[in-house]
Amino acid sequence: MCGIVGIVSHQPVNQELYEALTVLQHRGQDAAGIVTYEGGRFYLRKDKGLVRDVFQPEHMQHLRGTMGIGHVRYPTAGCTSSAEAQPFYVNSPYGIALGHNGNLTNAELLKQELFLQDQRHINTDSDSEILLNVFAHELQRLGKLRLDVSDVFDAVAEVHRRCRGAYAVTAMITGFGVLGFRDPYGIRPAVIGHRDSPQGPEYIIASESVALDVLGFKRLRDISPGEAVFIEKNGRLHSRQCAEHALHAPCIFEFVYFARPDSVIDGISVYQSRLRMGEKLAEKILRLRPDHDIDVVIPIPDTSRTAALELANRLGVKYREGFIKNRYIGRTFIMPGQQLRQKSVRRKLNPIDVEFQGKNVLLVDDSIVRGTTSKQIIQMARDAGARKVYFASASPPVRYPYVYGIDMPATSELIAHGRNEEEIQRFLGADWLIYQDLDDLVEAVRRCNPAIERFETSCFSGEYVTGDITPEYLERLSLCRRGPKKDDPPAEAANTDNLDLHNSL
Ligand SMILES: O=P(O)(O)OC[C@H]1O[C@H](OP(=O)(O)OP(=O)(O)O)[C@H](O)[C@@H]1O
Ligand SMILES: NC(=O)CC[C@H](N)C(=O)O
Ligand SMILES: [Mg+2]
Repeated sequence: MCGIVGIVSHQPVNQELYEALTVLQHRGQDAAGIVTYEGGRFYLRKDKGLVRDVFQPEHMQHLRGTMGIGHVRYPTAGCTSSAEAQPFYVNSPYGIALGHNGNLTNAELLKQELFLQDQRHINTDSDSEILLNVFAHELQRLGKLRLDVSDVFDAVAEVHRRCRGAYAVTAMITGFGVLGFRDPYGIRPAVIGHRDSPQGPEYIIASESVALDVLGFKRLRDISPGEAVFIEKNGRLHSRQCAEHALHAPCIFEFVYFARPDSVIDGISVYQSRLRMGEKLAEKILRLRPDHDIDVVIPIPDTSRTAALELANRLGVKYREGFIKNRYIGRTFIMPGQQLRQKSVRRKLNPIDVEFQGKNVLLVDDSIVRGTTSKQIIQMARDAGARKVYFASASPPVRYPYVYGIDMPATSELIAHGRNEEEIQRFLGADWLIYQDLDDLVEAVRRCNPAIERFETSCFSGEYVTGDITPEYLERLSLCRRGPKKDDPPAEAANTDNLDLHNSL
């Protein structure tokens, strides 16, 4: 997952973009970037690393202007090199910068079309560079020296026609304004916020509403599936539905794991949806074992805390913080490379023995994907003296690859693929393993906004909402994501291959 933001203000935006990216950091830890605009020029700083490492005071000073966009990256295509950090830039037409959250499922075909028909060169393996070039080509085709807003919306309509998969986007056109749009299924989130200033209205577009909260913007609404919004640099807001057929099906994994609990996505409080996941899971436990012998409920920090708390309340069992998380280590699931993920779990979580000794503990996590966390944690609980170790997952078994912006492309990596629950329980070494049912998960999330009739649930159900995912595509994806490309290139190479707009400093 990645995080995107765009701001049009009457004051310099560099600091606010930086702050927005720090509260979106949980969506991508591999690279970060900001592009601002002033006086006919873009100013760019992007590199591998966390937001706090990428932007030093001297970079911030050079990010001039009152409008800009930013991005934090978790790669799902290409590699982790700084050349694929975002925003991407093209000089023609007009000068456009773009940040993308999601994953295009017809990237190979588009790349060929761009080369053979549109005569555009793509210099990286990133699907986001492809998306930017499709948009740029569609604007260029209009052949206009001066754009108006309807031209921008026409180009987005063509993007919808050509691109498949998931995309939430912020883009900026030199001298003109900031654009935001979502794919016709609204798989990835994007919200728009507003703020008054003495010089007139100011706007923000961001992946999650938490970015609005910290910067003092009021949430106007989510961008609708297929819709585009454009904010001119003087603060005028325009919007248009650009997709012929839009069907809202937001990704349910945002609510399970990705988003921050204090965000509201598509009218649904992530926090409340997680409380309900805990409630539903407790009901299932009570149904299956009314006379259970659980002494204590312990969350696997951080994400499962909210669900575990409500689960314990419903069971009437004590909730205890049995694992302490090292706050200086990031999220392990979105780290690149299984070896790194494996090592990080033990370094990140340390048990408090007294909460385990002689007790039947129920460990709760939001999800079990590769099993990296759960297998080690169960052993840690035993080593800490637990009598029995039960394990509950607030979401169902992850059995199918994900193609819309989460890096789990190979079925062979998924612990639940080809295993039934008993086999998974044995593999993980738990005394009892309880998974949430998919209907209960959907119900838990949907209750806050019943107008949403469908969710993107492919990793649990195998049903891909875009309808274009074939077994051959999945096979190719798994092969190319499993190769050595996935891991970092040598450090020297990583800094020499950036042919993009030159960093301003
Ligand atoms: O089965 P796995 O492959 O281990 O993946 C699932 C785990 O990874 C995530 O935690 P992560 O450490 O990324 O983030 P968190 O601190 O937000 O929980 C998630 O919350 C699960 O704990
Ligand atoms: N997780 C994402 O949203 C990734 C965006 C894009 N596909 C990339 O790899 O950079
Ligand atoms: Mg976790």
